[in-house]
Amino acid sequence: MSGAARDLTGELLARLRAERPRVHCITNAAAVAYTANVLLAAGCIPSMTVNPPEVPGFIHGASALLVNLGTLDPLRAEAIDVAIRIARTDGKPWALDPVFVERSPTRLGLARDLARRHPAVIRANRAELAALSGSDGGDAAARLLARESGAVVVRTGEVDFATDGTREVEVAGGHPLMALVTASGCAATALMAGFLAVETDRFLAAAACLAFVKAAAERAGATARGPGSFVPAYLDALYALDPQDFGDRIASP
Ligand SMILES: Nc1ncnc2c1ncn2[C@@H]1O[C@H](COP(=O)(O)OP(=O)(O)O)[C@@H](O)[C@H]1O
Ligand SMILES: Cc1ncsc1CCOP(=O)(O)O
Ligand SMILES: [Mg+2]
Repeated sequence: MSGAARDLTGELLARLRAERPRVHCITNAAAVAYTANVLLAAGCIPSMTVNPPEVPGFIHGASALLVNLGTLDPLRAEAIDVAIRIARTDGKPWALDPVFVERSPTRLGLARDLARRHPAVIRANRAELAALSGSDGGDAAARLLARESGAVVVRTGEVDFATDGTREVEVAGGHPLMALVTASGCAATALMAGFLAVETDRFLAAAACLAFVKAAAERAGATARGPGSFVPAYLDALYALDPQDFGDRIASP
């Protein structure tokens, strides 16, 4: 499994760099520029418009959509509704990042509604997954949410976990400095939307993206002196990594 998945990570990365999918991101104010830079470094094209009347045009020409709830406001809430409607009509994959749902009942309610609108992937940290699933956020909860929503559910952390309700992978490695850079998770979910644009098997797309992010973070962490120098090193690693650098980091749990 791990060897095949590693080969696929390289293949999907090559596809990403060749096809340069545009990922339309409706994301939070803290994440906009970093997310755009991560997408560009990896080989995608970002667009970040949240003005509702412009959103349909941006989605029509895009390859995938990111919906991130980090700084929800009325404008973004409307943009998200419009964007998901158009993405579903156009048959484009979209990824949900339910940032801080554990801190706001309003946001949790919205995230649960959105989870029923067929996201291809839901990517969350453990606290967010726990809130969304009303449980401890463990593997069983991820599996159940994947079966209920039809999404691939990804829980990130020191070790990442992904499941489509049947298949499961763990991805280890990366670097703890990831957790000290705001929008690390937001940008990873955006990148996952990019992988969804080049691979129809959403589980394999998610697993490949996790392996790529862990490998790039590990390389960046080897030279970084703290969060400040980690960021440019991480962008450089996303830009420069080759398939032989991935290692066997994808494993069955
Ligand atoms: N302790 C850690 N060691 C290695 N990688 C980590 C660690 N914590 C988080 N990451 C990585 O940082 C990214 C963001 O994950 P996480 O912190 O769980 O999400 P969020 O930023 O949304 O809270 C993921 O790619 C994850 O693998
Ligand atoms: C700090 C902050 N506040 C609202 S959204 C946000 C960014 C969260 O980024 P991430 O979930 O990737 O850590
Ligand atoms: Mg997050």
